Amino acid sequence: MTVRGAGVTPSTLDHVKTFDDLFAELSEKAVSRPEGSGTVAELDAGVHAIGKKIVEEAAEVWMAAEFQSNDEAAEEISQLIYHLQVMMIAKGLSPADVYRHL
Ligand SMILES: N=c1c2ncn([C@@H]3O[C@H](COP(=O)(O)OP(=O)(O)OP(=O)(O)O)[C@@H](O)[C@H]3O)c2ncn1[C@@H]1O[C@H](COP(=O)(O)O)[C@@H](O)[C@H]1O
Repeated sequence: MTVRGAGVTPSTLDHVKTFDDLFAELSEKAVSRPEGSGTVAELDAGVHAIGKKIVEEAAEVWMAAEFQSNDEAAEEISQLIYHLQVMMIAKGLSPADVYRHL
C-alpha cells in the first residue's frame, strides 16, 4: 500500500515512529513521569487544556493542507495525532477502543 502524497511506503516506515510506537512511549511517560516531559505537563493540565490543543492543531492541519506544502501538512497532522494520543491517555482509552469504531 502506498500512502499518496507523502511518498511513504511500509518499507520506508521501518525506521520511523508509528502510531503504536508513540502511544507506547507516551503511556510509559504517563506512568514514569520523567522530568521535563511535555506529555506529563499536558496530562497534568487536564482534559479541557488538551481539548484546546486538539482544536488548535486541527485548525493548523486545515490551514497547512489548504495553503502550505504537503510536508508541512504532514507535520501538522503528526502534531494533531500526538495531542489526540495524549487525550486518549488522559481518558484511559487504548488504541483498540478507537480502532473498533473504524
Ligand atoms: N510528537 C510529539 C509532539 N507533537 C507535538 N508536540 C507538542 O505540540 C506542540 C506543537 O505545537 P506548535 O508547533 O503549534 O507550537 P506551539 O504552539 O509554539 O507550542 P506550545 O507553545 O503550545 O507548546 C509542541 O510544542 C509540543 O509541545 C509534541 N510533543 C511531543 N512529541 C513526542 O512525544 C514524545 C514524548 O515527548 P515528551 O513528553 O515531551 O518527552 C517524544 O517522542 C516527542 O517527540
